Amino acid sequence: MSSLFRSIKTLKNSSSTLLRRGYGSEAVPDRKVAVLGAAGGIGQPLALLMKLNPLVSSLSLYDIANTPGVAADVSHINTRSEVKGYVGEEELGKALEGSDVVIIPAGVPRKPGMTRDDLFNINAGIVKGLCEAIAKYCPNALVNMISNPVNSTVPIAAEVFKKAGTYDEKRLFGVTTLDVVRAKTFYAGKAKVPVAEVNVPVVGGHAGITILPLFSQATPKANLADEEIQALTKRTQDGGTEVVEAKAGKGSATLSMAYAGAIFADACLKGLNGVPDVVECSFVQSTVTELPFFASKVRLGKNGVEEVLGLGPLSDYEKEGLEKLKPELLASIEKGIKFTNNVVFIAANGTGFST
Ligand SMILES: NC(=O)C1=CN([C@@H]2O[C@H](COP(=O)(O)OP(=O)(O)OC[C@H]3O[C@@H](n4cnc5c(N)ncnc54)[C@H](O)[C@@H]3O)[C@@H](O)[C@H]2O)C=CC1
Ligand SMILES: O=C([O-])CC(=O)C(=O)O
Repeated sequence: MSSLFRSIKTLKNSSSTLLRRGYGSEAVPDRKVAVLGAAGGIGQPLALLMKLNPLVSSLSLYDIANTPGVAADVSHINTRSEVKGYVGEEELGKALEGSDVVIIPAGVPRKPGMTRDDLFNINAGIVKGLCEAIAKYCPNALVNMISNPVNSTVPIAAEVFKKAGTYDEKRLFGVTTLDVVRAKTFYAGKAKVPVAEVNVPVVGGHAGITILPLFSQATPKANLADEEIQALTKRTQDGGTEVVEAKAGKGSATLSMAYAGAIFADACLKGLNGVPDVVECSFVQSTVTELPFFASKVRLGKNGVEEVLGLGPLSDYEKEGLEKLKPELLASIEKGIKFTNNVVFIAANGTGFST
């Protein structure tokens, strides 16, 4: 209970810090945030955390089922935003209209033994449909893609927006914040440094070896042995699988993901509001490597991505990891692009044809 009171106190303190910085309720602009998949394992705690965010004035909760209950529940919390729930495709337009930030945790999660790519067949179609609606109803929103496989769903979104004529690479983000959250936690534990002070960039993508934490750049500095760095890297890469196995068939990370999603959405809102020097890692359109999309540090501003930051100096181990991840990441990106541009219909007799 006392930790709950501490959290509420922290929230109140952060609100008063905002006031001191001139982002108090009078100065804070109205911002609408929509969560698509809001009744799910991630969606519900994410809705709660966004309701606690003083930068949000309107919180729109959309799902194909169960959103009225989630919205009624969250709406009783005495914080700034007005909450509305929308259910079913016919209400998607209203849910999206006027949104500044759209967060997408819609789709199926993994079960033990599955890779994130095994989710492609179901989630690709879900994400495509939702992005078509975003292009129609809120083409200027910043899109925070959580649905897996992120390495493919972000390229799918980009292609949908290109087809609709609304694509702006500055406004599309794959949410890789959970990889950073994990890298920070695991590093702090091993290096015996206060976790709140830790910074670790995580680059590449969001699946297995495509997740590349740069522990050589971690701060505060610690003298960890090569084997310790390798073990930390592997644990960060397998963090999602660790949770999937522990949940034993009941889904994947939801609570830590909601926390990570809330941190990233908050950074997007701060950027939109003109707060300087907001930097987070994200999977975005990129020229940092030869791959068209890549996760790295990104400076956020009034239009979304203000600057994609370079990788900085890498250790030999990280350089090797970077080269190893490229073929897998490229294949996942191309799979997403092909899906959007060449939809394959499977007939009842199992034969396929494409458009
Ligand atoms: N980027 C990341 O770091 C992470 C991504 N994920 C991914 O997030 C996704 C969601 O995970 P969970 O919340 O655990 O799953 P869940 O199954 O608990 O919730 C998904 C929700 O999406 C809804 N949904 C399905 N189709 C929809 C549509 N067309 N429009 C709107 N909503 C729709 C479902 O009704 C459900 O409420 C999964 O794909 C999972 O792999 C999970 C953890 C971390
Ligand atoms: O592992 C999964 O399937 C969910 C996920 O992306 C994560 O927890 O990083």
